Amino acid sequence: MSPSIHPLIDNGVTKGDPNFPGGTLQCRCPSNQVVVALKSNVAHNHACGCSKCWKPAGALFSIVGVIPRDNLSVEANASKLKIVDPSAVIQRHACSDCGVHMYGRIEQAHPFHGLDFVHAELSPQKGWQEPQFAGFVSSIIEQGYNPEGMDAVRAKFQANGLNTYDALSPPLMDLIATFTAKKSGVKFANL
Ligand SMILES: N[C@@H](CCC(=O)N[C@@H](CS)C(=O)NCC(=O)O)C(=O)O
Ligand SMILES: [Zn+2]
Ligand SMILES: [Zn+2]
Repeated sequence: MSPSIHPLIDNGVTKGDPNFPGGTLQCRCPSNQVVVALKSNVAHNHACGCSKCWKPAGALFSIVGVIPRDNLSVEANASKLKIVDPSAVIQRHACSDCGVHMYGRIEQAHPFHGLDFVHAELSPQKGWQEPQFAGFVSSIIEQGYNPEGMDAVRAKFQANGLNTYDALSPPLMDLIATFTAKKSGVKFANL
């Protein structure tokens, strides 16, 4: 049997609408939901296998994308939000009743500062950017996934057109390294 990665991967990836204008995210509480409004589509949407990103019950991976923080606002029940791990780089704001992560924000100097991390599957609207790649794939082993099953996990992503990485995709790793180089005053050599 093929491993259950995430419903948005297992059932075949549906392409998003490139002109999608954004929408709302809702937590999973039966009433008094936390509501977050997003004024644009997400970017760099991807599957993340790390232990910190929120995933729906039974899923091995989270699906997470980014949006400029100015495009995100909490519209209802903000008082229910709590930061999961205040010492983490990404401050994940979760509903204290249902546990869903509504957004993650970086407050320190960081290559992704200014971008919030969100889970578009919490939205009733359709058309969000589809997952583009899988990151932190090997991290699922740390959460108890049998290492012998890793070939099947990577094969399933590949079969759905998603490349797999054990950190982030090459363009995002280059962005992080560029930030680090500039911060330390490195001068790039001419090609
Ligand atoms: N192997 C670790 C990887 C954790 C990790 O580095 N996660 C990445 C992807 S979300 C990250 O940028 N974390 C920063 C943070 O969680 O604040 C785990 O699974 O916990
Ligand atoms: Zn909730
Ligand atoms: Zn993650």
